[in-house]
Amino acid sequence: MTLEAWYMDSSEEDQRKPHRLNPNQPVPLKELNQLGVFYWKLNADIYEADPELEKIRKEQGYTYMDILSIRKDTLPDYETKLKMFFTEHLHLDDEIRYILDGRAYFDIRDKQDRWIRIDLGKGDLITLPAGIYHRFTLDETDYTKVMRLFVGEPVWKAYNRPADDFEIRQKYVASLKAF
Ligand SMILES: CSCCC(=O)/C(O)=C/O
Ligand SMILES: [Fe+2]
Repeated sequence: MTLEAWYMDSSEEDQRKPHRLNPNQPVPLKELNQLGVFYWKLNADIYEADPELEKIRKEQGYTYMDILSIRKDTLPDYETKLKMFFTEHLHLDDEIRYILDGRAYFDIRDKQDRWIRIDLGKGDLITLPAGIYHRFTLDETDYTKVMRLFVGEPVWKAYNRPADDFEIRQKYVASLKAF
């Protein structure tokens, strides 16, 4: 089960590029777990009848799901939405995303407020905790198809940084002190 993540450079160049440091500074899954990020590798070819996915949904209570195809010709308001997704924000609930096709990056902040880039491809299911600052972008292939999962009725509202006064943000920051 592998997931690649790395610390980002600070270049303003195209957000879709990898933005690795030189030399590369990888971030192991264990460190992502300590930031509240969790990961499963699944077989996306069978997502419609995958017992493993069903098991995760049942155990985690992910009752809601929908599928978004993120590319210029399928996503209404493509440019605006991509801009919004890449603006640093948090949510009041966990963000749960399963990549069914294509590629994408999630960027998250570590404890020192440094950006970590998480590289996602087909079969990767990732959960980001409520209250973590993050952003999302396509890579240079400009396409991904993603399943969005949610516990109960979905709430997509994003709060752009600064959002430090939210209780969920304070709870998240406090949870980091355990490590
Ligand atoms: C990958 S689904 C669209 C992006 C999104 O919902 C989000 O909140 C990104 O952080
Ligand atoms: Fe988000």
